[in-house]
Formats: sequence, structure tokens, C-alpha cells
Amino acid sequence: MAETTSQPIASATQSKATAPEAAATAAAPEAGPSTTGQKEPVVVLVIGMAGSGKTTLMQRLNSYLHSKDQPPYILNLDPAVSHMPYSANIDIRDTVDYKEVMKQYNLGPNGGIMTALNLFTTKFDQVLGFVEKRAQSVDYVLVDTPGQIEIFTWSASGAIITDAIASSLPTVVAYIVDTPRTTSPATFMSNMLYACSILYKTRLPFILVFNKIDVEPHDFALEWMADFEKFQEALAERGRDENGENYMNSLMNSMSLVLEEFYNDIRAVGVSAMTGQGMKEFFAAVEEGRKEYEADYRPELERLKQEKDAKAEAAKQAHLERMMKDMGVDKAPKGNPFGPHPRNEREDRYMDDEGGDSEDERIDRQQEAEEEADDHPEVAPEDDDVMQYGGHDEGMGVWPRPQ
Ligand SMILES: Nc1nc2c(ncn2[C@@H]2O[C@H](COP(=O)(O)OP(=O)(O)OP(=O)(O)O)[C@@H](O)[C@H]2O)c(=O)[nH]1
Repeated sequence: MAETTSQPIASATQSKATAPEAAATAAAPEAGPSTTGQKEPVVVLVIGMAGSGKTTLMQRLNSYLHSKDQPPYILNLDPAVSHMPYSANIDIRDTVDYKEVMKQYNLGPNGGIMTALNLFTTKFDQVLGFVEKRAQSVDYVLVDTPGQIEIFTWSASGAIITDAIASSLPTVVAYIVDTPRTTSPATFMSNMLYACSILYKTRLPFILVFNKIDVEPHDFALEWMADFEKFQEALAERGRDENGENYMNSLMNSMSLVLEEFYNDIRAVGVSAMTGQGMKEFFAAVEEGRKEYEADYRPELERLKQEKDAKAEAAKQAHLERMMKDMGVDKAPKGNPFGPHPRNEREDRYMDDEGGDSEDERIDRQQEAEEEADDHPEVAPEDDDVMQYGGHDEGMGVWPRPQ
């Protein structure tokens, strides 16, 4: 697997902020410290519907960071991207040729992309190794995902990649919205429900990125998110189908609570990947996301890890106990290493001679022996035989005793 150095292809365009998000007040991009005291980059997972502008935004973010002297580390996970206006450090296309995959496995384009991603996932530990090696020298890791959003968000490989990245480095999801195509209330709601489902699936800090604000400012979206009645008014006006039926109303009402909760949880920024508007706000939101990761996600990750370790330990113990039971030693009385079955002669001897007595019994036996010795000092000690043939005693001369 090859690793290359990313280069800015377009020049960075400094822009004025257009949207009055709270994020706008934050400073220029600055990667923060980890709880371990080591510098860690933030991973930005760029996810969005086909055509929302992910690749163009990746290029814009790349050139913006280069202009700030903070070149990012870039991963491209889209095997089907035909034109990539920036160079990635790690590109899935260098590892898997999705067209070849289509041919060999007799698949259509989506199946080819999905299988290519699955194959790449088997190598993802290596990819993560590369990223971790560069963790000290970069502030941002940008990840472009396949255009067919569901291939990444609802596939096993997408989940494995997301979890692997998020358990290794602070990670933020940037959900890209094609703003000009989202002005209809029905499309807006569908897009928000999709974003909501990704938030609840990944549980990662989330940024709604309204792209293409050079064509359509995203004020309407912010208003709908802040004031649900305004959204309902828009829906009443524009949500009718060709027969004049407002088919979305009842669905909207039942979804309203879910979405209100969702809007409370996320931050939204407006950007233009084309002109470079909103970059500062975007990176301020990423910084907030990093803090949220440290405050909420990482402790939860640690807790889950401890829980998993405890479960693994319990499973190990249960396995051991089962094994002991199978061997018949699980209910062995204390001091009897032979288990509950009737003891044979050899085992009896062991128990009587050395292993079977408890500490108290041994002390009693010792006392009895001492009392016996006091009462009958003329009786030689039990081990006298041994002394006769091998030892040396100063008072008694050299052994063996002369006969
Ligand atoms: N006006 C305008 N056009 C944009 C902007 N961002 C992207 N586009 C255009 O939108 C189209 C799609 O952009 P891409 O970057 O290819 O979108 P994508 O999400 O990567 O598309 P897939 O690879 O199909 O998923 C292109 O024609 C871009 O030039 C923007 O901020 N403003």
C-alpha cells in the first residue's frame, strides 16, 4: 500500500464569513492536545449525498490548510472517483481497481464499489498504522467517502472503518448538504432525517455543512432548524403535491420531536467549496467537535472498553470453570486435589501423609509428637534411621557410627 504527500492543487481563497453561527467567533484552526498529553490530529469524515460537493470541499479544505501551514493527511475511500483535484496520501484506488472487481465478480457499479471497499477494509489496520505514525506531525486527517452515501454509512465495512478511526483518534463527521437542492421542505426533511440517522448510528460529534452557499445562502435552513413553526408554515405552503394534497404533514408531525432533539445536538455551518466561504467557521466547528469527542465520546469509549474487557475476563473464567467441571475438579474439597470421586490407595496415602491435613490438624499432630517426646525422652525420633546412615552430629562423632 502506497503513501504519498498531499499537495494543494487550487490556491486558497481567504473569505469573509457569511453566516452568523456561534462557531464564527472561534479562532483560526488549531489542533488541540489529547487527554494523554500527546498531540493528536482531528479526523474529519466527509460524508454526503452524491453531488453534494464532497470532493470539491476536500480540495478546498486541503488548500485552506496548506495556506495556514497545516497540511492535512488525506485519505480517499471513494474507489469510483474519476477526477480528484487533490492528491491523497492514501488512495483506495491504488489498492483496489473497482472496475476490475466489477468484472471479476460480475457486479454492477454499486456492487463493485461496495466490494472494493470491503476488500480495502481488510487492509485498514495498515492504513491506520500509517495515520498513527503521522499523528505527531499533522493537525488534520481528512477522509473522503464514496459518493453513494449508503455504501459507506450502512455497510459493515463503513462501520468498521468509522469505528477503527474513531477509537484511535478524535473524529468528527462532516455531513455535506447540497443547499440549493434542499430548499424544498420535503427534501430538507429527508436530508435531515438521513443526517440524523448517521448521527445516531455513529454517535460521533456531527457538523451539518451546508455547501454551495455561493448559489443559495443557507439562512432558510438555519431558520427552519431554529423555529419549527416556520418549517411547518413552509411545508403548508410548499409541501403540496400535484393534486393539492399535503402528504407530508402527518409524517412531519410525527417526526418533529425527533428532529427537534437532533437540531439541539448538532452544529451547522455554511460553506462554499467553490469560493472558499465559511472555512474559518468550518474549522471552528471541527474544533468544537474535537472537544465534544474528548468530553463525551472518549470516556464512553473507555467505559465500553472496560466493559468489554470485564466480559472477556468473565467468559474466560466461565470457560475455565466449565473445563474444571468436565475434569471433575470443580467441587474439590479444600486440600483434596483429587476431586470428589472415591480416592484410591495412592491418593489416600498422599492425603494421610502430607496433603490431606488442614493447618490446624498439622499443628495438633506436631503438639502431640512434642508431648510424646517429652514424656518418653528415651524413644528415638522418627527420623533416627536417616541419621544413622548419612548425617554428621558434633556430639556423637562421625557417621556412620562405628558398630
Ligand atoms: N456553485 C458551487 N458548486 C459546487 C460547490 N461544491 C461543489 N460544486 C459542484 O458540484 C458538483 C459536484 O461536486 P463534487 O465535489 O464532485 O461532489 P461529490 O459529492 O464529491 O460527488 P460524488 O463523487 O458523486 O459523490 C460539481 O460540479 C462541483 O463543481 C460549491 O460550493 N458551489
